[in-house]
This record gives sequence, C-alpha cells and structure tokens, in this order.
Amino acid sequence: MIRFDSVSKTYPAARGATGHAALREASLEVAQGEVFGVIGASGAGKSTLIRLINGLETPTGGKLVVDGDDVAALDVAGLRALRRRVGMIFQHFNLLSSKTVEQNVAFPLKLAGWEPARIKTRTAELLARVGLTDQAAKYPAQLSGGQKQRVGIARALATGPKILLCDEATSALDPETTEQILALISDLNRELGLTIVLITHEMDVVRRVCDRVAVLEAGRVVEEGPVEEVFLHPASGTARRFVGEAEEVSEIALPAGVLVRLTFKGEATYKPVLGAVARETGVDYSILGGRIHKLRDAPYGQLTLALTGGDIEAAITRFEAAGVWVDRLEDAR
Ligand SMILES: Nc1ncnc2c1ncn2[C@@H]1O[C@H](COP(=O)(O)OP(=O)(O)OP(=O)(O)O)[C@@H](O)[C@H]1O
Repeated sequence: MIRFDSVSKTYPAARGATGHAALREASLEVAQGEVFGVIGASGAGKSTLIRLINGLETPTGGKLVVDGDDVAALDVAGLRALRRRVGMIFQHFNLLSSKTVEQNVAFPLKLAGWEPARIKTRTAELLARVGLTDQAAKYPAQLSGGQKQRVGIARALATGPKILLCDEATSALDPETTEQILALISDLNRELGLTIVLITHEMDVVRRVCDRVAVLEAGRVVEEGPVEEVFLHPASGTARRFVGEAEEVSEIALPAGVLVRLTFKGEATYKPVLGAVARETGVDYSILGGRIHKLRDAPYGQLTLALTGGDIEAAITRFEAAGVWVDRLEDAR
C-alpha cells in the first residue's frame, strides 16, 4: 500500500550552505489495513516522512509508491487525486476558525466539487460517526481539544480516503482524551479498513494502537517490526530510550553481574518463577527496573535484573524453560 524504497529527502540549503538531509535512504512498507507507527526524537524526520506520503514534500532520492502511484512522477492532477485518497490529521487540528464544525467538515467536499445536497448528507453522516452531531453549528473556539480533533478526523475522512495520516494527533490532548481519540482511530481502522500511518514521540500511543512500528534516528530507519517485537526487545538506542529502558539501566550505579531483561507474557506472567530459579541455581538478583503494561489488550511484564553468583547460565536456561524471554543487556551498560 505504501512503499519507501531508499527514500531520501534533503531540504534546499540557505545560500552557500549544504542542504539538510531530513531523511536518508529510508526503506519501509506499510501493508493495506494496518496501523503503522513511526517514532523518533524531535528532528528525526517523522514529519518529513509523513508529508512525503501525501505529496506535501517530494523525495530527492529513492522511490516512494503510495496506493499504486509513484509519488514523484505525479502531475498536479495526479497529486490532487492522491490527496483525496490520503486524509491527514494534525497535532493542532488546523481547523478553519471562522467556519462552523459542519462547514469545516464540508470544506474538502466543496473543494472536490460535490453537490450541496450530497455534501449535507455526507457531513451529517461523518459528524454522527465521530459523535459530534449536536455540535455542528458551533465554531472551533467553542470546542474542547478532543472535540476539535474529532472534527479534524471527520474532515480527513470526508472524501473517503484509503489512508489516514496522523501527525502527532494526540500530543496536545490530556491522557483521557488521548485514550478516546486513539479508540476512535482504532475503530475506524477496523470498520473502514483504513490504512493508518501515525507519527508520535510517545511510545504509549504506539503500544495502544499500532500493529507495526518504525524507529527513526537522524533520518534513518534504525528498526522496524511488529510493535510487540520492538517494544519488548528494542535493539536500537532510540527504541530503548522510548520504552524507558535506557533510563532504567543508566541512571543507577550498576552492580556487578550479568545484566538481563526478563519478559513475561501469557502464562509466564503468573508463575512465581524468580524465587524458584534463585533457590535452585544459587543465583542472586538485584532488580534494576520493571514494568507491567498491556500491548493492545495483552498484558506483559518486564524486569531488568543484575544476576550475580551461582550458576547464571543454568538460571537463564531455567527462565527460558518456564516461558520467560531472556535478553542479555551487556551492551546497554
Ligand atoms: N522545510 C524545511 N526546510 C529545511 N529544513 C527542514 C524543513 N522541514 C524540516 N526540516 C529539517 O529536517 C529535519 C527533520 O525535520 P522533521 O520535522 O521531519 O522532524 P520530526 O521528527 O518531525 O521533528 P518534530 O518531532 O520536532 O516535529 C529537522 O532538522 C528540520 O529542521
């Protein structure tokens, strides 16, 4: 559905300076109907990546195919048609303040030349879907942040796009509202079969709604995979920082020993395995960090430990036999 093949984007430089490479030979694929997250620190190139998908920026290298179109080869009419198939929502909503909720949602339909009667029906349908029927005559300034984002979503969906791009869509919202907007995005993905690409600097957002995730570091894709894989076994420094592990192990004076991360999922979450392994193998442990969370609806637990004394290899084998995933974190030191 979306394929980045060694895509680069270098912004033109101010006179005399060299251009700024915001994206460097990035390759990734987003399948139809999936929710794909892109995380990275500020300046990593997330906005550039998402803006390439709807043709707001053009690649300076590589090939980008969106819904069958080579984006760089599209003429103006082709780009316009692409943008009707790719909706977008924004961190600060980008609503027209002088227009009502209803007029904001109707706007892209007017641009697309729809008949007034059809626009009215479609707008009413969209407002009902996002739960804003009774707010239709209000102006954006009279709405809460969550309501504004619902208007943004209704507007983005107006022309029936196949792809929805979310640019930090929940970053300006409080946690409860974030939860509601993410639930709406998930529902739309399921109901409409929408392909969703969302960029965020919050791993929590990725954990709640995404199927797969790519990690951007200084314009490069340094990690890509199913959310569960990247979340539970982060390989890059950036991914580790995002899941909070880097702080866990770097902010404390590390004891001697073998540093491991244990991941408990499913049945293993409920077994009293730590004490049993310590007793059986004579291995002692210091707990350096831990968390219990859900990935979508599945609970999991992670513990970062320093193992000392006894038979450490036997302890690791024993953990694995009990269904606990063990990662050695030597390189995290
Ligand atoms: N139009 C532009 N002209 C020149 N440089 C740009 C332009 N847009 C972005 N950049 C630069 O490209 C790099 C990547 O920017 P981008 O906005 O894609 O990153 P980001 O990961 O979305 O960051 P943030 O989370 O802060 O929005 C940054 O160094 C930025 O300054």
